[in-house]
Amino acid sequence: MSAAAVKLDAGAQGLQVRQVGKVFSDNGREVVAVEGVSFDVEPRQVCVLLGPSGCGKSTVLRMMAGLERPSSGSVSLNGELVRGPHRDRGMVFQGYTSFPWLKVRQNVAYGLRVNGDMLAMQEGTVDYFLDRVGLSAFADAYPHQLSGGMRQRVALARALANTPKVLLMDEPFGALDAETRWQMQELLLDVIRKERMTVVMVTHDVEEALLLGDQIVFLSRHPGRVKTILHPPFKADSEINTREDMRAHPEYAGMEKQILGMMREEGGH
Ligand SMILES: Nc1ncnc2c1ncn2[C@@H]1O[C@H](COP(=O)(O)OP(=O)(O)OP(=O)(O)O)[C@@H](O)[C@H]1O
Repeated sequence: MSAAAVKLDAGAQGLQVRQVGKVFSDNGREVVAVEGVSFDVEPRQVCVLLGPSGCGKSTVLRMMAGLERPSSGSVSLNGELVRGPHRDRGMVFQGYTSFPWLKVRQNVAYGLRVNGDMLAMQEGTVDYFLDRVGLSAFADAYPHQLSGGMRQRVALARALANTPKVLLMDEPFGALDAETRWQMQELLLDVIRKERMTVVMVTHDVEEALLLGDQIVFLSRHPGRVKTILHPPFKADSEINTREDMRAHPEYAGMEKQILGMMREEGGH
């Protein structure tokens, strides 16, 4: 195993979300986006935030990232209060966030340069993660020469190269077509299993949640509260590597039905 892989695994930490609430002020009107949300993310676990549109998934993730302050309650990383953004919590967003004037390799190295890592370590780390996301052959390409899925792989490699203690992803595949989205989900499944990272991910795609999550926190809406917490068995099952494998599993149909039923109750589907 390479040094980079050891670092992600050993550095993985858990998050504690305690009675978190968020009230936004919208033109003088108070909007209670989320209320009394509590859950734990264990180290090396993938936690998916799922629920209907507008239920507060992104708001909860942004508070975990330190990009929003909770109005009540707290978010902690290994028991230490989250007070703002930090490289311990790497973030991947929906849009293609590469720098168009930098080559793929330089895009992946960008965070390392900002954080002042040494050149030698930079190169090994960048190559390692380019390989992980299958982009070694495109290291010297520019983002505009890549497909949408490949650009999102650059964003993933960049977040990983910073060896975060937790990887936070907000609808990372939301802008991709269905086929590329599935390829990316299977690639991410492979990467998170090998690297054994802690991941929190927002999605409204039920199959994505079931394939990738060790834990699914389902939020109800207006305001967002934890409706239920599920523990799908698929990510931990090394026999399951594709969507077809998951669909053939005896527990899949029942779990999907349960979640779609909750989506319907919440008026999301
Ligand atoms: N900066 C803001 N100012 C005012 N209201 C906000 C702000 N950010 C979010 N909200 C409101 O908070 C609620 C939750 O929004 P949020 O984006 O977290 O939901 P979501 O579940 O991620 O939605 P989607 O799945 O559609 O992306 C919504 O009612 C939204 O309008």
